[in-house]
Parts: sequence; structure tokens; C-alpha cells
Amino acid sequence: MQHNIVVVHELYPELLATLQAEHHVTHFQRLGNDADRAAFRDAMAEADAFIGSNVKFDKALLDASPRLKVIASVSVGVDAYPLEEIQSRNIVLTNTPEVLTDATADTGFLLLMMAARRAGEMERKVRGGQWQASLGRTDFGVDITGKTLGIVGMGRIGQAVAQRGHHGFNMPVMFYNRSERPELEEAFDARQVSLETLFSESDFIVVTVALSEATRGLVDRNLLAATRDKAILINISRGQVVVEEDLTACLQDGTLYYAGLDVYEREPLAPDSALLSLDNAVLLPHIGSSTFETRNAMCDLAADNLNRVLKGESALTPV
Ligand SMILES: NC(=O)C1=CN([C@@H]2O[C@H](COP(=O)(O)OP(=O)(O)OC[C@H]3O[C@@H](n4cnc5c(N)ncnc54)[C@H](OP(=O)(O)O)[C@@H]3O)[C@@H](O)[C@H]2O)C=CC1
Ligand SMILES: O=CC(=O)O
Repeated sequence: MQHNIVVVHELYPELLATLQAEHHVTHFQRLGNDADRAAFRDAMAEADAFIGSNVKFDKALLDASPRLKVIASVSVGVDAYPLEEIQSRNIVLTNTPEVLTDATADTGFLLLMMAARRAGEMERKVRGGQWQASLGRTDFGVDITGKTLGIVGMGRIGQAVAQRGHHGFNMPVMFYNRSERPELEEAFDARQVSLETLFSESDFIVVTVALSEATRGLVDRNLLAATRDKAILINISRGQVVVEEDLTACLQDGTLYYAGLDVYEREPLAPDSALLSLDNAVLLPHIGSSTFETRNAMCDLAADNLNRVLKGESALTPV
């Protein structure tokens, strides 16, 4: 049976064609302007299903989508969705766990390595014609191997970061997590510790915790001020987990040595963000899962979820 599907995502062409063959599809790559947003609202009035990302599903949009049965998010994070509103309408929300874990952990390690070796600054020197002689101590970075790795949120991505650090770089691992995870202490020869201990005893802190009201603003000036000499903070979860104003101030006054960020309180990062003027920050544009293979797998999983719910079957990865 043909259903009305609204897509707000750059699905890969073959998948879009498959969906179009089976359903009536209204496709937006993104909602870039008022005309798109108005057309999107119109389409949602008739939609049975939504697949995509970066759309704010507030109460008003849900009210304007009376037929909606499934929201198949092309993301693992579901912090942007009003979960109770969605549940109360019997709409199935699905996400894309597992398939993006390795790519996102790789991005965490990319940032960690770039920050440790100040790779962004060094690349800018080469391109700017400032590499005139061999570099001296003012351009040195810090070692990674054998340093202590602290992971905030020991879920799927946190564990993949731990695996890279523990097995690849011989790093002692500690982690902070909501539930007790003794089996992960054993798997990574790790210690589950308080947030305070993690911040004061880690050389590299990688934030991979899910955003919720409990974790919003979790990392603040007090924690950042307690970090070790030359400690580095990496955030690959959500910008709102770290108080960006505090982070910026600590990077500016040297309380924190360096940061590597993939996510920000507001995205895209505003052109006047103070972060942009800091040399001691590596800034990526939320590319945690952005590889062809991973994004395709996320889209496939989201589409499978959508089709299953429309057929009356259970979703593979309901939230
Ligand atoms: N930069 C990017 O492009 C990407 C970012 N992400 C972000 O990464 C996040 C994590 O993804 P993933 O690892 O798959 O998710 P998981 O659900 O597997 O992991 C989340 C972890 O956070 C922990 N946690 C949740 N709430 C708290 C709390 N209040 N205090 C302490 N720990 C808490 C959970 O603990 P518990 O064991 O108790 O459940 C769990 O271990 C996503 O939510 C998303 O925001 C994901 C993909 C790409
Ligand atoms: O940020 C990306 C996600 O999948 O969540």
C-alpha cells in the first residue's frame, strides 16, 4: 500500500528511488528557507511517515501532522524530539544506533589526535607560508600513548573510544556513567569514577554522553578548572552538555590546554563565536558520522524502520 512519506535528508539516490517506487514521497534535502518550511508543513498535514534529521518536532508540528505513524530519525541522538508528546500520540520514533558507532568514535580520536599535536594550527602555518625553519618548543604538542583517557558516558560510542584508547594507545581508561558498568571496568581494565575524579585525573576527556535534562550543562567551569596541566577536552556528543561560555573562558585564560569539538550549543556555529578566534581549539562541523558508508547504513536502517512500522511490524531500533 502506498503511503505519504516526507523525507528531509540527503538520502543516497538509490534509496530515495526505492522509497519513491513504493510510496508517495515529498523530498527536501534540508529546510533551507521559508518556502521549504511552508511546503514541508503542507506535506506533513498528509504524511504517514517522516524520515530525516534536523527537523524540530515541536507540539505545533505534531498537531499539524495528524496522520503521522512513524518518525524515522537518521541519527542516534534523539534529544531534539519531544519524547512524551510523541509517545502520547502513539507515534513510533526510531533512531540509528550501532551503525554509526565506529565512525563517531573515529571522529573523537581524530579530534583527540589533532588537538594533542595541534594539527590544525600546524596546517595553517604550512598553508600560511609560516614554515620557514624547523619548528621549536612553542609549537610542540603532547603525547597520547600511555596517557589517561577519561570518558563521560560509557555507552556504545564511549566504549568504542575506550577500545581505541586502551588497545590502540595503551591508555589507562576511566569513565563516568549513569549506570554501574563493572563489566566495562573489566573489558577495558578501566575504573568507573565520579565526574570530579575523571576531570581531575584524566589527560584526555572525551564527552560521549547523551543529552538530556540531566546532562545539559554537565561540564562547567568548576570541572574544567580542576583539569590537569595540558588536559584536553573532546566533545562529540552534543554542544549543550558543555557550558560553551565556560569552555571558551577556560581556553582563553589557559585553565584548559586545548579542546576538540564536533558539536556546539548552536549549530551551525555563529560566525561571531568566540571559539573561532581560539588557536587552542580544533573545530569540526558536526561530522561525527559523516562517511559514505556510515551515512548510507544510517539511511538504510531508518528506511527499514519506517517500512516495518508502516507494514504494522515492530521497528528494528525503536527509541
Ligand atoms: N558528533 C556526532 O556526529 C554524533 C554524536 N552522537 C551523540 O553521541 C551520543 C551517544 O551515542 P551512543 O553512545 O550511541 O548512545 P548510548 O545510549 O549508547 O550512550 C549514552 C551513554 O550516556 C550515559 N548517560 C545517559 N544519561 C546520563 C547521565 N545523566 N549521567 C551519566 N551518564 C549518562 C548512558 O548511561 P546508561 O548506561 O545509564 O544508559 C550511556 O552509557 C548520542 O546521544 C548523540 O548525542 C552520536 C552520533 C554522532
Ligand atoms: O549527531 C548525530 C547523531 O546521530 O545523533
